[in-house]
Order: sequence, then C-alpha cells, then structure tokens
Amino acid sequence: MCTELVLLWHTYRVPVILSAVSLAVFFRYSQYSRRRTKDLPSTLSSVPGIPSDKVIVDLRPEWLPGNTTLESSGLESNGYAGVRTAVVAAKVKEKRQPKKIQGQKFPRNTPTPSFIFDPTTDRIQPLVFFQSLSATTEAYASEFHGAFTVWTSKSAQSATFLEPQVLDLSYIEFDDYFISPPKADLNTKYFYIILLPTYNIDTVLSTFLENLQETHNDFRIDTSPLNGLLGYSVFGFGDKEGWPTEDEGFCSQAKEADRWMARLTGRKRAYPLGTGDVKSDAQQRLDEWRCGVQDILAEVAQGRGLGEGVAGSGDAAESDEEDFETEESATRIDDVEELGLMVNGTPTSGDPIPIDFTTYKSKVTTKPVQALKEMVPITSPTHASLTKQGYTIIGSHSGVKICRWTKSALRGRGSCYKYSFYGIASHLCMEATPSLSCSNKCVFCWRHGTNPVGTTWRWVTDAPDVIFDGITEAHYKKIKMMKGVPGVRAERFAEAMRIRHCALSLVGEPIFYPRINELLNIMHGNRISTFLVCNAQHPAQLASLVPVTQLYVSIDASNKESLRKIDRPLHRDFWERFCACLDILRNRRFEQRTVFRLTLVKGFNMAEEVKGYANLVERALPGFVEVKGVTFCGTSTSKSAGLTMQNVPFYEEVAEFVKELGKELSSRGLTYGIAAEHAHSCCVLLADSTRFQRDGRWATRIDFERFFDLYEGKLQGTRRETSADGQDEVVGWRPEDYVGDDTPEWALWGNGGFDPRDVRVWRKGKGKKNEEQNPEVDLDAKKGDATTLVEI
Ligand SMILES: Cc1cc2nc3c(=O)[nH]c(=O)nc-3n(C[C@H](O)[C@H](O)[C@H](O)COP(=O)(O)O)c2cc1C
Ligand code: SF4
Repeated sequence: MCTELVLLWHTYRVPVILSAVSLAVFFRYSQYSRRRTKDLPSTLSSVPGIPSDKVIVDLRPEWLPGNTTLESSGLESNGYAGVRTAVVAAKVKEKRQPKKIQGQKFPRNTPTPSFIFDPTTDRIQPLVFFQSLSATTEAYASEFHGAFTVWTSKSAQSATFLEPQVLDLSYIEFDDYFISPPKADLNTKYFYIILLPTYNIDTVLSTFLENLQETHNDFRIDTSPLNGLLGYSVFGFGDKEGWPTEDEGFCSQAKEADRWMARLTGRKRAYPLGTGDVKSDAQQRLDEWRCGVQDILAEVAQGRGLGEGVAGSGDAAESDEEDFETEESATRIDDVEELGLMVNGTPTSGDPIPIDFTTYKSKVTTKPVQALKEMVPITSPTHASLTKQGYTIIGSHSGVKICRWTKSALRGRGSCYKYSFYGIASHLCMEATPSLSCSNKCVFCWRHGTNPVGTTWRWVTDAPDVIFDGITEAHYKKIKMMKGVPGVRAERFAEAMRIRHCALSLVGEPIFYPRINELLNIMHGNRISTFLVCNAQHPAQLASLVPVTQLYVSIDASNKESLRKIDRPLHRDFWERFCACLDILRNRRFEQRTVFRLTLVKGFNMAEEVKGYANLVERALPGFVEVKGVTFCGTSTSKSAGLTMQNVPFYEEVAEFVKELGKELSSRGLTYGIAAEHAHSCCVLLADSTRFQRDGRWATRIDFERFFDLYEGKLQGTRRETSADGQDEVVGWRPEDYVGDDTPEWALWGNGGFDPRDVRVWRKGKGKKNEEQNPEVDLDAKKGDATTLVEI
C-alpha cells in the first residue's frame, strides 16, 4: 500500500504542487484586492446614478502640502468619467522633489455627479459670511442674520434647517470654507450667503477675492471645489453717490465675488446677486433679496434643488460667465487634464500622462500684469476722510499730522511722555508715516477702519526725498498756523521751525514702505532722530532696517489667541512673524535702543497675561518696555469690536500691571526696573538697569547729537566683534554710546512725570482726577469731538 502511494506521488507530484501553489496565490490575491478596495476612500460611490461596482476616489478636498505627491491609483473605473487619482501623502525626506502626477485626459465637460439633497435625512446649514471695514456691512449682516434665523425657525421646513451662523471673513481661515465645504457629518449640507461692501482701494476684501481666484486657478484643486454646496448667493453694499452705476464701480467687488463663486461651485448661484446703496435703499433691497433667497431655500429644503429656470442655477446661459471663460481660457491652464494635453500634444486615450509640474508651474501661475494703483488717490473717500481728520497726505501713501502734544508744548503746557523718558520736546517733533497701509486691523486703531490694508506692497511707490520734502513742508505749515493761537510761546515757536525728531508711528506700518531705509537716511542726514514703531508682522523688512535712534515693536498681546483678537492680523502666520520679529529685536539690541510698546486694553490683553508678557521680554530682551493704557478713539470699528470707554484702564491699573510685570521679570533674574512715568499719558517705563542706569541713577534720556555724530562717523562707537581671523574690532556703535542725561527727578517713577517748568491746564469743568483718569482726551477738543488723539 505504502509503495503504491509513493509511486502515485512520484507520478503526479508536479501537477499537484502546481495546483496547490496556484490555489494559494489565487486565494491571497483575492483577499488583497478585497482589502484594497475597501480601504480606498470612495466618498462618491454612494451617489445615486453611479454604479456601485465603480471605484471612485475623491482626491479633493485636501489642500495638498508641498511634500505630497499625486500618484495614479492604478485602479481603472471601466470608462466612468470621474476622478481616478488617489492622493498618497508621501513624506519626502529632506530634499524637495518636483511634484509628479500621472493622469489622463478626460473631456472638459465631464459631468460631475449632481448634488442631491434628501429632505428626510439631510439638514441645511446656512452660513452668512460678511466682510466689513467700517462696520456698515457688519450691522446689516447682524440684522440679516436675526431676521433670517427667525424665518428658518418658523418656516414649514424648520426641522430641516440648522441655526444659521454668521462668520466674519476677516477671522476665518479661507481654506476651511472656500477650498471645499466644511467637513461635517454626511447629512449636513451647506448653503452660503455672502454679504460684502465694495472698496476701490486695496483692503482685506481684495485678499478674499484673490483667494477665490487663486483657488480657482490652483491646478491642484478641482475647478469647482465648492460643488458640494447646496447653493450660494451674494449681496453687495455700495455707495451710488461715489459710484453711481455698475460701470463706474457700484458694488463691483460683490459682483466679482459672485462670479468667482459661480465658478467654484459649478454654477450654484441660488439667487441673483443683490445690491443696495448704503445712502438710500440698502435695507429695502436687502429685505427683498432675503425673501428671494428664503423662497429658494424653502424649495431646496423640500428636495427640489435650486429650481428649474432659476436664473443662475447653471441651466441658463450666463453671458457674464461665458465671457469669463473665454477670457481665461486664452491665458490659463487650470487643470491637470489640460496640462497633460500641453505636455504630450494629443493624448492617446487611456494612456497615463507623466507630468513634472516644476516645468510647467510658471505657466500655470502666470497672472496678467496689473497696473499699479495709488494707495490713497486724491479723489478717494479715504483721502477726504483723512484730510478731514487733520492728516496731510503726501504723494499717495504718506501722511503727517500735528500732534496735540506739539500744540501743548508750543503753549508751555507740557510735552508727551517722550520728553519725560527720552528728552524729546514735543514742539520739536514731527509725527509722520510713509505708509498709511497696514497688515493689521487693530481694535484700537484710530484709522477709522477705512485705510488700505494688505499683506504685500503693491501700490505706486513715491520717492523718499519727495516724501521727506512733503512731510516736513506740511509740518512747518501746520506749526505756522499756530502762531496766532493764544498762549503760544515765541521762543518755542521759533524752535519748532527746526524739526529735531520724527516719530514714524502715526498710523499704518512704516516699514511696509519699500524705500524706508532711504527715507531714514535722509532724516538722519538732516540730523532728525527717528523713533520707529512697527507692528511685528514684517520680519524681513525689520531685519534689513538701518539702525534708527529708537526701534519699537508693538506688543499688543502676550499670546497667539489674544493677538489674533486684538490686532486682527491679515497674515495667517502672524504669530510666527511676531516671534521672528522678537528674535530680530534680540539680535539687534546692542546696535540700537530697542523698545517693547505694550498697549493695555482692559478685558482684552491685561488680565492673566503678565507671565506671557514676561516670556516675550525674556525672548527679545529689549532695552525698554513702555506700558501704556489704550486710547479710546470711539470709531465705529472699535465699537464693533466691542471696545468702549470701559476698556480704557485707569492709570492706577496700568501702574499695578507694571509693578506685577516688574516683579515677574525680577523673579526670572532679569534686570528690569521701573524707571519713569508720565501719568498724564497713562504711560510707565521699565528699563534694563544694567544698561540704562549710571551710578545707581536711571539714565533713560538720549544724547541726540552723539547719535548723529556716531551715524556720520565723527565719533567712533564701541560695539566690538571678533572677526573671522580672531581679531577683536570695533564694528559700530551701541545704544550705550549715546545715552544722555540722567532721567530728571520729576520724571522718575513715583513723581508723576510732568515737567514743573510747564503749566498744567485742566479741561473746563473737569477736575484733576478726571483728567488723569481720561488722559487721552484732547485738551482742546470740543464736547463730542474727543474721538482722536494723535500722540503715540
Ligand atoms: C475708500 C472707499 C472706497 C469705496 N469704493 C467703493 C466702490 O468702488 N464702489 C462702491 O459701490 N462703493 C464703494 N465704497 C462705499 C462702500 O462700499 C460703502 O460705504 C460700504 O457701506 C462700506 O461698508 P463697510 O462699512 O461694511 O466697510 C467705498 C467706500 C470707501 C470708504
Ligand atoms: S498696527 Fe498700528 S496702524 Fe496697523 S492697525 Fe494696528 S494700530 Fe492701526
């Protein structure tokens, strides 16, 4: 028996082994394929109308980082014209590689699965977006939100609606909403309502529109990435007095947003663009438009979609968008399929197309060259508004304004804290800025919310000598106008006709001006000292700045969240920029006097933040820390940010805060002490005692003549460095080289800081206490006019 079995085995062993191996291979393979199919995302596979055996891989809504490669999934979908590329996040080690993609050319008009709303299971989440610079749109948005919420809660389909949310475009991450609909559970469907003003200057609104455009043009993103929305509708606010017709720019930015949204959503305009004139019919038009949007939403909630024949639903030919299409198709390649066509000529259907994006990227991102605009054109309302507030606009982006302390000093009524701390007599000081634009929208900014904002400089740039001549001439003109004012002292008036100092801190961000170094050199060449305040958002410019007499960085909060809330920065990486600026300040602290400027706003950045501020001081080690109570400027912008007089701290509160900060710094072994105060401007100075004390006495004042002599090379500085060949050599000057007189007795901490040679004047009907509690109100201001203060 055994022998027979052995014989049989020898006869048939080859086919048996082969069959067993084949079976094992087949079994393993089928297991693998099943698992692979299951693991792949197939978010669209449940969409009605698509055969369930088709594997569809949704590669979008991810915003692909630089180290992500796109690879063909290797899965064929049997002729279904859908997306077939899987995203594989592959960490590229160290070296960046060109991005590669393999894809296939599909017909441009490939149908995307239409979005279906199932009223039995799905819910509608309306999102009301708005943008507002001077709070008008914000007020309308809030009113709209109220009325709309009432409607959703009372409508017959109320159960289908989630509570509408209102979102300020200034605070959201665009990527969270405008690259793909927000991620939520599968049954939540979004509907966007967008309310926008129009500004014909560069504002934060331009950033939003550019973002929409960039998303559309980004080859990595589908051309209609917001296709998953139920629909959208836009309403614009404009001013027919200044822009009477659409051709003249009435509501032009709302119109632009509407057109980009049509493209990004694959034409899901639920209701036509609405517009309203803020000077006449805005409320009425908005109410009518809201009713129209509500009618459509009622249809959607019943599962009837955007409705046939509704203008903008995508069915009707929309001439505007067709123009758009033609215009762009000539200049732009906007998707992978077209790129493939470019690379290989006519692709043979089905063949994978290898594409190296690094080769073609420039073609993809090329934008038409736009003519540079003026930041504040003479005909603009901003120009008119700033002029009305007392600014003189020089060229198209610089401004100068006479400070109320300059007037006060001319009349012998006292200078600002800069005199007490550093020896700058206010009547010798000019306050100016070469950039009225800024990349923040600080809640306490007195720019009245209408100044241009932006993250990059893209305006006509005026020459530094033109700015210098313009601002000095305008300043002198304003001083001359003071000659007839009662109480002006003749000797001070004569002295004021020679500017000695310039505070580059008026409004806006001075280092935004691309030729700031040239302007600073002209000032120093004219022996005008420079106090430059920057907002810690432009590290590159800060790093390349020539040394100034005193360099300030505004420290408006001690942590990221608080900074976002108070400065409302435009840069997304605002905290990283802020920290980078602190490090730059630290590196440059032996080259110039460096100062932290803290502006305390009760309820925003005071409580619980002492340790956080101490961390920042420890990081940058500035020579000085100026702590100042916020100025209440009473603008609509600050009001809309919730800022009232209640947020202005009393001097006692500022002083208390400074004492706490001083203690915290000492506990860390840092050598700061409270040096001086100017109670009149609610300001206290901490200084590094190892650097700005002489024989135990504070020496915070500046020897300006020595500064200029050092600058001009008439004096040799004492900053030494060891060169590459080991030599210890002088490389420049140090802040210690131009330390001036001792801080006067009356300015020292505890003595109030008012020069006894000046005359203290109290406002009519106001007592001493009241004045000190509300030090920022202009002494000369009329009742109800106490809204601005220009001393910084
Ligand atoms: C500097 C500036 C530029 C403006 N440009 C336009 C414009 O081009 N077209 C228009 O219709 N309205 C224009 N307006 C009017 C504003 O859109 C209108 O005042 C709007 O209500 C402002 O909204 P907001 O307060 O929410 O920022 C402009 C207003 C300002 C101050
Ligand atoms: S940084 Fe200055 S100019 Fe810019 S918004 Fe803030 S306070 Fe205004």
